[in-house]
Amino acid sequence: MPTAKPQKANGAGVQQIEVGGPQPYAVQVGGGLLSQVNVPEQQVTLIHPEDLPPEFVERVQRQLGPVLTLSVPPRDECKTLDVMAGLLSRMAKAALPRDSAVVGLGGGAATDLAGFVAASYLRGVAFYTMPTTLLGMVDAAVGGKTGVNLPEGKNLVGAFWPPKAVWCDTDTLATLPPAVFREGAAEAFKHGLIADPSLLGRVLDPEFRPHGALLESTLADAIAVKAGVVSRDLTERGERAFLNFGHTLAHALEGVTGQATAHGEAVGYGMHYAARLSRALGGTDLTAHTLNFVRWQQPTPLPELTYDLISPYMARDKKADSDGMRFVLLHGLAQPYLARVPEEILRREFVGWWEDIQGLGLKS
Ligand SMILES: NC(=O)c1ccc[n+]([C@@H]2O[C@H](COP(=O)([O-])OP(=O)(O)OC[C@H]3O[C@@H](n4cnc5c(N)ncnc54)[C@H](O)[C@@H]3O)[C@@H](O)[C@H]2O)c1
Ligand SMILES: O=C(O)C(=O)C[C@@H](O)[C@H](O)[C@H](O)COP(=O)(O)O
Ligand SMILES: [Zn+2]
Repeated sequence: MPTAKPQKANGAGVQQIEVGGPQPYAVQVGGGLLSQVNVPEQQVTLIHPEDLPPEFVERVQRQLGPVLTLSVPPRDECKTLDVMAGLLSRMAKAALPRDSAVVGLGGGAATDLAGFVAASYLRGVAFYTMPTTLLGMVDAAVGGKTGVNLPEGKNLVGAFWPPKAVWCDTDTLATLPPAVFREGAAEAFKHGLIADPSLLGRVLDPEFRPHGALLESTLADAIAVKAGVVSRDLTERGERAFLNFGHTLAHALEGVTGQATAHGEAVGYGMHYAARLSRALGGTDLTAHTLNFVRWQQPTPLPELTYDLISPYMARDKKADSDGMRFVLLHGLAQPYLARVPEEILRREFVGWWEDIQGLGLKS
């Protein structure tokens, strides 16, 4: 799969990755960026999670001037239609016009919600993202998939609504709990498996950490994978589906646990299932890579699960069509494809996956 390589934008160590497509924009990666952000719109709604370190919010407020600042519950608690309705009412009461903008500041949950608010308010206003988690930087804040969850499953309502610019201030990663940083590593590792195998070792390297020697170059290369894919296929008519590697089981795990499983941990678990399915269908055996990732990530252990409990959630995956479920699999490293998998293989590999995960002896 071809990837776009980032370019250095300036001498201050800020890297810039260009995203193409119908509305091109840039992703900037570097330290101190929250103190440099700027948007042309006069009126702005700033949406952030309530548990975000307040200095990030203050930095953006100082930069943008008076803004309508709206805080939302942490993690996926904010990705509901109820929370969204509350935000839209606040914006309508403030009579924000169509030429205003919405800024999403925080992790992927907050930027997914903010983007869907931007896509919906007055049928669409400008949107900007300022991700403050690893996952947000390498994945969620780029590419314009926005949305919220339903009780029936993950991201079941949403819109493609790309941001006009993305600022990844790498200084913000310093306050991230290490476990949340490792959640985000799952999506960077995924980019390694589907497109850029050079990422696999780098993502697990001890220098890939806040302020680490490998942080910014690895971030930029992981973002470049996503930028390349969404530049060519914004609305998932084709290759964008490959970004969903590991997600059929991941979203089912999140759904069946009522969103108690963090997305990045669910993706770690889900990639191992997808690697097992890939091997079962004749692909190169990549399960040592994926199991090693889960061991490294040390996710929260899962509750007792069975295939019958999980499969209704997998059936609601957005890659399913009228002929049934489809999975992103790998012929080998950087060779993703979309396939239907016979039910008996799904069931058998689920049992093997569960045994592999139990064998790790994860501690809660
Ligand atoms: N739109 C997309 O393409 C896309 C891609 C991947 C994931 N997602 C979505 O992203 C969400 C997961 O995002 P996430 O992993 O960023 O988790 P998250 O948004 O749930 O954030 C995790 C926690 O960290 C806090 N936090 C954020 N930045 C912080 C910082 N710098 N310091 C301290 N705490 C901080 C958050 O407030 C939250 O409580 C899921 O809802 C997932 O579905 C979307
Ligand atoms: O950007 C994409 O496309 C992705 O699939 C990236 C995923 O990491 C992300 O979790 C996305 O939100 C999943 O999308 P969905 O369409 O399966 O809900
Ligand atoms: Zn994801």
